[in-house]
Amino acid sequence: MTKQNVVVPEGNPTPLFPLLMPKSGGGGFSVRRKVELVGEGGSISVWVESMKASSPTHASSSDAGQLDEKMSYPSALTMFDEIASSLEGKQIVVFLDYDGTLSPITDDPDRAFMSDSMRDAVRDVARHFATAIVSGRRRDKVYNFVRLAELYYAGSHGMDIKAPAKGPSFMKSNGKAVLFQPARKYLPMIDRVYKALTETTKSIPGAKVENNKFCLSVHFRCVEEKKWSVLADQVKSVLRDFPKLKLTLGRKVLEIRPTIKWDKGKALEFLLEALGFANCNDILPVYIGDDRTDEDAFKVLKNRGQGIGILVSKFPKETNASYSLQEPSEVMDFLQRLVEWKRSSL
Ligand SMILES: O=P(O)(O)OC[C@H]1O[C@H](O[C@H]2O[C@H](CO)[C@@H](O)[C@H](O)[C@H]2O)[C@H](O)[C@@H](O)[C@@H]1O
Repeated sequence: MTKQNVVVPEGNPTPLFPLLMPKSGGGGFSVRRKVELVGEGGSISVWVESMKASSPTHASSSDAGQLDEKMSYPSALTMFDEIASSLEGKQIVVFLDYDGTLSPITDDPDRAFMSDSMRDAVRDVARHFATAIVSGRRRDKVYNFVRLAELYYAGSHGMDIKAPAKGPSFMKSNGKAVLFQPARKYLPMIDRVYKALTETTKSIPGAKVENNKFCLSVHFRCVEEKKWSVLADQVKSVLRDFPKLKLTLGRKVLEIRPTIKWDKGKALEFLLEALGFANCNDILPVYIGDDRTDEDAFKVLKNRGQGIGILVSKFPKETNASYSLQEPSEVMDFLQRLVEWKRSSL
C-alpha cells in the first residue's frame, strides 16, 4: 500500500486525519492535520493517535468547559432570527446527515434509531422544502431508519442517490428514482474487502465491519483501547492489496471507500442540479451534519457563498460550517423553528 493510495485520496487534496489534540501546556485545542498516516514503519501508532483523537471524550473536562469561548461559530438556535432573515425570499433545500445529527450516537450501529418526534420534525420540514438525507450508511439502511418516502436519499457518503418515487421531485428527476451511482464498478471489490475485513477482525472483541454497499465501516467504539493498534494493523494489512480504496476516520469508525472524486459535497451539488436549482441565485441550501465527511458539503457552501452549514458538535472543532448545534435534540428544535418560520410567512 503506498502513502498516496491510502492517505491522500485521488482528486481530494484534503488531508484525511485531522488530529484534535490538547495543546501542550493544557487549556484549549489545536487542530493538527495529519497527512502521512500510512508510511513505512511505525505508522500504526499514528493511526492509533488519530483514532483516539476522533473521540471528543478524550478531551479534558476543562476543554469542554471552555466550549463557548473556543467555538468561533455561533449557535444556530441563538442566531435563528439572523438565519431566518437570510432565508427570506429564497428557495430553501434542506440536507441532513443521519448519525449524530438525526439520531444520537449509540454503541450498536444497527440500533441507531431516530425518535418519532424527530421523524415528525423531518416530515414537517419536507412538507415545506425539498429535503435530502446524506449519509455514510448504505441507502436502504438509512431509509429503514428514517422511513419517509418523500425525501431524497444519498447513501454511501453520496455515492448512491435516489429521488422520492412520488410527487413533483420525481417529475423533476425525469421519472428516474435512482439518480446516480458513480462507484458501481467498485461493488465486487467492496464485497471482497468486506469479507476479508470481517474474517480478519473477527478475533477482536467489539470490532464490527459494516457493509455500506459502496463503502465500508470498521467500528471500534466497542473495542478496548489497548486493542486499537491490532485492529489498525489488521485493516492496514487487508487494504494493502486494494490501492483503489482510501481510508478516512469518522466517529470511532474507520471508513473505507473508492478513490473517486465524489463526496457529500459533490452529492449536494448533484442534488441541487437534479432539483433544477443549479444556476439559481435565489436558492439557499441548509446543510446540517456532525462528521468529518460533512465538511466536504460545508466547504461547497462556503465556496459557493450560498447556503448555511451547521455543525452538530458539543466540542470545539475546526469547521467550514457557519453555525453549530450541540446535539440531535437541538437539531430537532432548529427544524421545528424552521417550519414555524415558514408557516408564519405563508
Ligand atoms: O454520514 P453519517 O450518516 O453520519 O454516517 C457515518 C457513520 O455513521 C454510523 O456510525 C456512527 O454512528 C453509530 C451509531 O450511532 C456509532 O456506533 C458509530 O461509532 C459512529 O461512527 C454508521 O454506522 C457508519 O457506517 C457511518 O460510516
